[in-house]
Amino acid sequence: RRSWAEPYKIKVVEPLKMTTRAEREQAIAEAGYNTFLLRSEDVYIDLLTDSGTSAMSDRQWAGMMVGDEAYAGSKNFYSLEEAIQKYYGYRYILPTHQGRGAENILSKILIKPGDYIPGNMYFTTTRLHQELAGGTFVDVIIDEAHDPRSQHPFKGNVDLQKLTDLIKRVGAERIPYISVAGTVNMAGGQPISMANLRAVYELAKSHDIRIILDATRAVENAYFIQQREADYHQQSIAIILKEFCSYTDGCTMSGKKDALVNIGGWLALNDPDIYEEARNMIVIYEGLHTYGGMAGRDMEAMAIGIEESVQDDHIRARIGQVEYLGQKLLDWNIPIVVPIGGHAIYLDAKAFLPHIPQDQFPAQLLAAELYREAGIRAMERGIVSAGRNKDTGDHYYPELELVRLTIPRRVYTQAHMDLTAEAVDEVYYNRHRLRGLKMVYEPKYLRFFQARFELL
Ligand SMILES: CC1=C(O)/C(=C\N=C(/C)C(=O)O)C(COP(=O)(O)O)=CN1
Repeated sequence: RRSWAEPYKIKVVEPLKMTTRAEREQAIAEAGYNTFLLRSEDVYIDLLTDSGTSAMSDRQWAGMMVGDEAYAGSKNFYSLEEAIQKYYGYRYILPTHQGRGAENILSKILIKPGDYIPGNMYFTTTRLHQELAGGTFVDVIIDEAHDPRSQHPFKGNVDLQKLTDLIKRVGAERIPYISVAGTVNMAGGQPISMANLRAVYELAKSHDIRIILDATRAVENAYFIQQREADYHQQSIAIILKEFCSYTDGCTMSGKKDALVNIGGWLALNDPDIYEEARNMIVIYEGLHTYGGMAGRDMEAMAIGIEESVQDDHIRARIGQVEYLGQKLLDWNIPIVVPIGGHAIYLDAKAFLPHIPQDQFPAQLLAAELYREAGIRAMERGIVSAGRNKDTGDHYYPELELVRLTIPRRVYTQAHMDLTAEAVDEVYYNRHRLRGLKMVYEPKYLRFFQARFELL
């Protein structure tokens, strides 16, 4: 089988500073063993996040030059609106500065105190905005999603029985919408199948409940549907994406992922009344309804990025690179979440460091160690990210204690992936020497972004 290669060539590069182990040991200690607090210039391979870290194409950069920076009615808004309507299929489009902007407005409009929002596993900012609006997130994802070794091809699926039980328990009128993500970030970038989403849609409609999609990585989800769902093997990514969105009433979107831009997002809706209210909220929190916290040039770059993101060759190469890294680690028996996800490889820190108890933050330690070893920046996706239960005040203790190696789009080469695999293997070989951390500073919200730790 011929090996694959990217459907693009490199035109611009960013030279990277190479660091020594001594420099990295000092940097990670100063950063309180929190990779979020490292300086980017001290990072060699930045796998912290795929959010806002993609490389734009020459056409997107060209689009930046035709930014219409009019305060109202920018022509770039209309090209963005057209791209979203064409590829995602929603009627009303509201630009926001990024995903959180859309989550904030949607939660404020749809959620009343005491409401319940069922969803396929939590996401940090999504759940926080739901809670800040007085809602309670209820996880209705299938059990397999919480098992890093389960090979279920669609771990993002909703457990229809869990959803039905919640509707019976609290009543449909206490459920403002079902929050469906595709793919599911915290489960390991795992997709929901078209069949399951269609079933959720039919169940929701039978109770007159809305579904709102978190479309942040819906193009990656479409790829897994094409690869793993028999009915879709011959369908293009663009066709699959549009059908996928048709089973939802709207979406929040972080354009910083699939849509290949460094900033941007949107709230899309089909209901004119909700749109009316959201359009009014946009001017309070994001700016005018025709720019939503973005410059005109950003909207143009995102409109072009949407078009590029749904090309079959692009998404095949993008996910192919993640699969390349994941398969190397699997071949070396290093514990990672399977099946390999769409945007990242997730190291299973519980299996990697069984001698470190969860309340000594094994994933946090493993991410810090990977940086120390090779200047690779990863992200903790375990007990620190899970935060505290708003009722009990105790940590959430998630089944999944993971370190996310998140692959930016069109940025790194296969050589960077090879080096990453070798560095992980090195840390794995010496894992028994590692010990836990204690948290010495804990912020009130989304603590993982700014918490500080010390070695025990
Ligand atoms: C599934 C999902 C996300 O992954 C997400 C942000 N994710 C980040 C920053 C990440 O590193 O995964 C957000 C928030 O988007 P924002 O980072 O505000 O543009 C919403 N949904």
